Amino acid sequence: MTDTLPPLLLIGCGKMGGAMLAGWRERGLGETIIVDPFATGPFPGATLLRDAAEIPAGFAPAAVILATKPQEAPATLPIHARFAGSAVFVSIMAGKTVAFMQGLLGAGSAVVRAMPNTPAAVRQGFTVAYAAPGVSAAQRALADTLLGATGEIAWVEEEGLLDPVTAVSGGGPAYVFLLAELLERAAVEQGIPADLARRMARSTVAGSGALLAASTEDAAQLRKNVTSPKGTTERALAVLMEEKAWPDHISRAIAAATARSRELAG
Ligand SMILES: NC(=O)C1=CN([C@@H]2O[C@H](COP(=O)(O)OP(=O)(O)OC[C@H]3O[C@@H](n4cnc5c(N)ncnc54)[C@H](O)[C@@H]3O)[C@@H](O)[C@H]2O)C=CC1
Ligand SMILES: O=C(O)[C@@H]1CCC=N1
Repeated sequence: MTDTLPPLLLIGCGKMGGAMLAGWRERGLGETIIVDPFATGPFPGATLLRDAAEIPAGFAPAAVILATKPQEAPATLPIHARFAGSAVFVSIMAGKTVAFMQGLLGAGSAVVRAMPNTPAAVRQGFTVAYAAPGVSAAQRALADTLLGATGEIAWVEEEGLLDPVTAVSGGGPAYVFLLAELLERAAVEQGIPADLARRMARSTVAGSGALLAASTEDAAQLRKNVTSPKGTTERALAVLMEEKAWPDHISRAIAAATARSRELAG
């Protein structure tokens, strides 16, 4: 897409908001205003305001992207209700439901609830989105362009799926980074020098991700491809794949994060 994006209003420009903004810049920013009291920038091509009260009177965003922490929603959303007549609100806030946001923005306001992840920063994100009734086809197409600017996007028709999605793909990069941390630590425990341990752990996780991305084989088959019968990997997997080890831990971790997303709803 080469057309310039329509006017955008980004509320909160931290890690996720900033990553999305970078993706939009590649698509060609139109008039873009950021409201963030603390962000440092610079944000080329966009205007950073410290307070929503400074938004120029004539500014008419086609989309308002809500990218503050969920806990900031009650303080940050109501002032933007005036855009509800024409703008689509695209929220990436964990847990916050459409009903909760419409309670602050006005009943019937056009809301898309989405969950991206931080690989968005390198345009390899994965976003799942839900469009509430009342979002027009053109507004959904705009949301698709904005959310798809940082990687893959999938749309779901059931809002409740956003809670487990938040647990799996929203938080997923953290679990992968934890794996890199733990591999590095275990390498050092086995006597590998710290700088080599760090390089090995990072490269192994990154390279495995790249292989997975490039392959059409199931993850399970890629795992089997590493595992020689009676070899070394088999010994490690016997520890990790014990029912009370990773299978149980990952299930419980995802269930805990899903429950937390539901708690953040209201
Ligand atoms: N970090 C992640 O991996 C993901 C985060 N999210 C969601 O994205 C949202 C933002 O998360 P992060 O970017 O990680 O947090 P962050 O802390 O990096 O960014 C939040 C930004 O909001 C700004 N802010 C605080 N009060 C504000 C106000 N009153 N008005 C406008 N801006 C204000 C902060 O200055 C900060 O720049 C959260 O709701 C989170 O649930 C969604 C997917 C993944
Ligand atoms: O931890 C969180 O609440 C957010 C949502 C998914 C990733 N970070």
